[in-house]
Amino acid sequence: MIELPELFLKRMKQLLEVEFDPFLQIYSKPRVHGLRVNTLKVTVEDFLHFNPFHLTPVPWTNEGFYYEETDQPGKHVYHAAGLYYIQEPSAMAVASVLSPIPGERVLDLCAAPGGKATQIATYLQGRGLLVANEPHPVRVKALAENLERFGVKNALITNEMPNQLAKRFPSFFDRVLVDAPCSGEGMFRKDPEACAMWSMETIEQCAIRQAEILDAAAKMLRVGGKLVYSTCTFAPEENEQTIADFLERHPDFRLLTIPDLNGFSPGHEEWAQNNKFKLSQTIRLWPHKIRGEGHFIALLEKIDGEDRKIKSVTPRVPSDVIQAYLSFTQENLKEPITGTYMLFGDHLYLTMDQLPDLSGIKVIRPGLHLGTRKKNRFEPSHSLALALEAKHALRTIDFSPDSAEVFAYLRGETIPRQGEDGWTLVTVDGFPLGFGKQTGSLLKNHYPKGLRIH
Ligand SMILES: C[S@@+](CC[C@H](N)C(=O)[O-])C[C@H]1O[C@@H](n2cnc3c(N)ncnc32)[C@H](O)[C@@H]1O
Repeated sequence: MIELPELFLKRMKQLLEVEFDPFLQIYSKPRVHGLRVNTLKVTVEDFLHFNPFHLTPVPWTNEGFYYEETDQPGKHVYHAAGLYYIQEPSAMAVASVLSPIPGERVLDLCAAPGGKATQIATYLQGRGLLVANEPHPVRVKALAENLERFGVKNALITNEMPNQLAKRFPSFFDRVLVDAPCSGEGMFRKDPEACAMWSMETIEQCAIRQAEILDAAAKMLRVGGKLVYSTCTFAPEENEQTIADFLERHPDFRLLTIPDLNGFSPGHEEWAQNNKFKLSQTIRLWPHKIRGEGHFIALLEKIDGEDRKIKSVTPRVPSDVIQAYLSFTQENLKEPITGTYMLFGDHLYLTMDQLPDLSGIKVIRPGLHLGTRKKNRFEPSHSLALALEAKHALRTIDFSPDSAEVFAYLRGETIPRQGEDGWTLVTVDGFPLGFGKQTGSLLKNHYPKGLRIH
């Protein structure tokens, strides 16, 4: 059993009373593991047909499944092809509660490494806009990598503090998710570091930061829009109290009841001081009651405020760059991906129509990275490969998941083979893994260096 902080145990005993013993017992049991199917690439039904793992459904998320530890889906080549995201099962409930619909504008304000952002993207099905923000400069890279692996075409990835974003996106979003940085008490079985870092000071500092993030989030939501707040901690100061204090500061918001998606427990009104709100409408997922590590979720609606129309900006891209991309598509694709383009340096992106002026905002990716303008040619990006379907490419080479060639490709090796010269989409069981470029009897490897396996 992991060694838990004494004060943490004392607090949990006071809070949980008769439930403390069953709660404590979870720490002598192994944690549960989950994966979520990427429905941008495959239906759940098809995936269940061909996947090699031992899966059982997560009750609150249709695309979510428990797997057995020995399955190791993170090491399978289907992971590199973006067919699923490895995610702690109770964390899957958050985007299920947010439940965005195709065409909406959604903000994920604390998004790295992208568990919930990739889930939101699957619900949007390529329509509307996802702004995935992460202020941490290293963590935002993992976020970009995961959205790329998932083949997401409609995400703007930013690296900003929430109050900076709020200046550009007032009353802009239909839905906002604040999956807040927290003391991580629900992570103790998964991440012993979270346990070692635990202290009352952390809880207090987190609560202050959560209030700041929520205040910025509130500004960015349109009237009638929905805000979801979540944490993976048990501390009431970061959960019920955070929401009670937020509602006190924001009479323009009200709590909504979260439908009982199987195994959810109500939040505790008595755990917030000076509370006059119906906090039992919030939910808790307890690790001793469900198969998951634990979460808190609140669903709020903005009921009053100013409606602001933001002028969208249409980016200008030199016609020779677009021409270079279109020539590439004619030579290599059956169905090009086209739309509104944006150029960042020599990088061409497919962006979204509804974006405001982003000058001054740290943008990591303004949309789908299509590729790079080079002298007299266009080099497609890895993101484009993963956003394509095999049927879109003129030339493909398909490997089976356990073939020697697929691992040679993932190691970055050149593959000897005959084929027509040109950009070739490398697939596993028909799902894109990346590009190769056929020249003579060799397929030159374009799998990104940073992703290669050793
Ligand atoms: C619980 S994690 C998010 C997990 C993510 N939503 C997912 O599902 O993969 C919280 C994130 O908030 C980020 N963060 C820290 N301070 C922040 C702030 N002031 N505003 C927004 N995000 C912040 C952290 O770096 C961290 O990546």
